[in-house]
Amino acid sequence: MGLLQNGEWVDQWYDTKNSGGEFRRQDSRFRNWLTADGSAGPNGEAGFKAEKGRYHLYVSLACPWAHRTLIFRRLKQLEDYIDVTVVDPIMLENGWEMADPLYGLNFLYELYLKADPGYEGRVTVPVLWDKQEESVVSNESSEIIRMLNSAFNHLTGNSDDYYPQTLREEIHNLNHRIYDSINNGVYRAGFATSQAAYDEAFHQLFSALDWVEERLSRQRYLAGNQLTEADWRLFTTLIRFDAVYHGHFKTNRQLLTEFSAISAYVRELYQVPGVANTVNFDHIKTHYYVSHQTINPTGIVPVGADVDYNAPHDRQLIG
Ligand SMILES: N[C@@H](CCC(=O)N[C@@H](CS)C(=O)NCC(=O)O)C(=O)O
Repeated sequence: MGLLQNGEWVDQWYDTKNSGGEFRRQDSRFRNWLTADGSAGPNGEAGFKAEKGRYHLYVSLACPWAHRTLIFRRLKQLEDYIDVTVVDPIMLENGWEMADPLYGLNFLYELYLKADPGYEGRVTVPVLWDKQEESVVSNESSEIIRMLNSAFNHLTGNSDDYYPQTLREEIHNLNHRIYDSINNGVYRAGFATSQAAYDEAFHQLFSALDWVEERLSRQRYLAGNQLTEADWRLFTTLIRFDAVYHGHFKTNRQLLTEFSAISAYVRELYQVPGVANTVNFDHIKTHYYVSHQTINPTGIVPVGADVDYNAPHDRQLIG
C-alpha cells in the first residue's frame, strides 16, 4: 500500500496521525466525463465520446467502489463496448498489481504515471481509461456509474435508468448519508487508529443501518419502488459486510443477516440477472485480510459463515 510522490512510488500506509486517528479518504483527481457526443460533463474536460472499444476499465473485484462500475457495465449491457482488467487481489508494497493487456505494465501506479507523470497521491481503482488519448477519463466510481448509466444508450439501445430525473434529489440525499456513514463508514471504523475515531464511526454506521432497515421494511428500494443507483452504491458495501467488515473492520454490533429487511434486500439485488457474476468472495476476502497487514498481521483469512444469497427474498411483497 503506498502512493506516488515526486514521480516515485513510496510504500506507506494511511497517515492518520494528523487527524486524531481518523481515516480521511483522498478525493479522486481524474474527473472527466464520457458523454454520448463527447461534450463536457458536469466537470472536467470535453473530448471523451462514447465509442465501442475505446475505453477500458481497471477494477479490483475486492473493491466496493470498483464493483459499482462492474455492475453498471453489466446492467447496461456494455460488456462488448468496454473491456476490463482485473487487478490482483493482494495489494502490498507495490500497490495494485496486474498483468496489463494494453501496455504490459505490472503496477497500476505505472498507468497513473502514463496518464500524468506529475501525478501525486494514492493510486486507486476503479480507473476508466481512454485508449485513444492514453489517459484516465475518471477514477471516481460515483461519476463513472452515472456515465455508464446513459452515455452509451444510443449505441446499445439499453435505456434503463438508475438515475431518473424525478428521483435525483432523493438519490442525492440518500447517497450523501449512506456514503459517509456506511460506504466510507466501514472504512472509517476499520482504518481508525484511535478508540474515539473508531467509536464515532461505529455508532454512525449502525445508526444508519438501523435507519436503512426501517426504511426497507416499508418500501422495496431506497428511493421507493424503483431500483436506482443509490441501491447499487449501497449493495457493494452490504455484500462485503458479513464476510469482511464485521470482523476485519470491527463493525460487529451485529451481522447483516440479523437485519431482516436489509438481508432480504441484499439477496434481491444479488439475484438481479448478471449481478452474482460480479461478486467474487475469494477476491474480497483475500484482498482485505491479506493486504491490510497492519490490521491482520498473520494474513489468515477467516472462513466465516456460508450465507445463501440465492435464498428466496420475497421483496416483491413489499410496496
Ligand atoms: N472515491 C474513489 C475511491 C476508490 C478507492 O479508494 N479504491 C480503493 C480500493 S477499495 C483503492 O484503490 N485503494 C488504494 C489506496 O488507497 O492506496 C471511488 O469511489 O472511486
